[in-house]
Amino acid sequence: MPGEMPAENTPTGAHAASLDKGPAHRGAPQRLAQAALRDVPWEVGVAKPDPAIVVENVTRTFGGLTAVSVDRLEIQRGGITGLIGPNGAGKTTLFNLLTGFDQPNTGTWSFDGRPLGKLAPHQVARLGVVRTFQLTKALSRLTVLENMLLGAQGQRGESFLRALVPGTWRSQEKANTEKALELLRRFKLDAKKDEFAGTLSGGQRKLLEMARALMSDPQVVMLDEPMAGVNPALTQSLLGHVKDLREEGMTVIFVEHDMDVVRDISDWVVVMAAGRVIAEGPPESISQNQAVVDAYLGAHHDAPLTVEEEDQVLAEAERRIAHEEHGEVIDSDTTTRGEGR
Ligand SMILES: Nc1ncnc2c1ncn2[C@@H]1O[C@H](COP(=O)(O)OP(=O)(O)OP(=O)(O)O)[C@@H](O)[C@H]1O
Repeated sequence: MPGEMPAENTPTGAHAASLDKGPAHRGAPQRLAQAALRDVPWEVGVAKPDPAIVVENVTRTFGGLTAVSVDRLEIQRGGITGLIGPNGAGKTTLFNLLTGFDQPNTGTWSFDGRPLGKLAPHQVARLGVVRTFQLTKALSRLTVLENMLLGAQGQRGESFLRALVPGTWRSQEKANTEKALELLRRFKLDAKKDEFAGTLSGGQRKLLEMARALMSDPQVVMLDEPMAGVNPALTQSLLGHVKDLREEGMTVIFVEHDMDVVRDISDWVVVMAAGRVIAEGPPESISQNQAVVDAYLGAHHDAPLTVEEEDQVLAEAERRIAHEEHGEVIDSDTTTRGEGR
């Protein structure tokens, strides 16, 4: 397969050294996750020692475009997996599929051996797999606390039972509110609980997205660009929160464009391009892979954009807006694109 990594796994000293950073109590799960992956070959579709998620033969097309075509992908339990790739690589579509916000043309995927295909998002969430959502216009008009309560497990599908047992409903609501307030304290958003979410800064929105996802006590958390639009001061705090999720035993998959962030927090990196996984391996393996450099990193990945590149980014943004507007019309009964972006 093009872009496969060399089979021999040669972790570098730089990565090994990063294990020793931070307080001792933070090191253990990171060491565990990285030790578990140490002998895994850098090959696309490679089996993991203890996979939480297994994806097989998943394809999703939009008209003539193949957005996702993943033959096999295993996500190691308890680790932080970074999902990278150029715009339009299929990362968000894969997130949407895995969490029930979109349905594939073919394929299966499972969490802990349980098939998740055909389940609605709230059912997937109840089994322990959630994704974050960017604050949409509608959510911006709710308060921070209301946003949190929307993330609570079992918000949908139980209204009938609750209506029959009002006491249960009230105690559930009280428990959810307490949990929400506790999470808001942890993410330092408690002072903002009654403010409209739309008034939050970029970084605070990202904190809210993460906090909201935790309302359903997930075991697998998928973070869509957790650092996008965040100022440098808050980046470290957000990175700390992501590492804390692993600390608590969660499996984290995150989409991110900033390679420094990817290198800093990933135990394993999966690279997508044109819907396919073209490489996977520990962070230090990625920049050594010619297919990844060609498809994504390029020679000037971290350099400022040229005028031509800026034009391309602008054109891509316009194309996306057109898709979203189109998606709202044709997908009005689902949240496939509207909520996910
Ligand atoms: N609802 C939709 N209708 C039509 N095309 C879509 C839809 N959703 C995604 N696509 C297309 O599928 C491809 C994959 O898109 P996706 O958003 O998953 O990529 P991505 O890797 O997340 O990109 P980015 O990094 O820019 O967010 C793109 O070409 C996109 O335009």
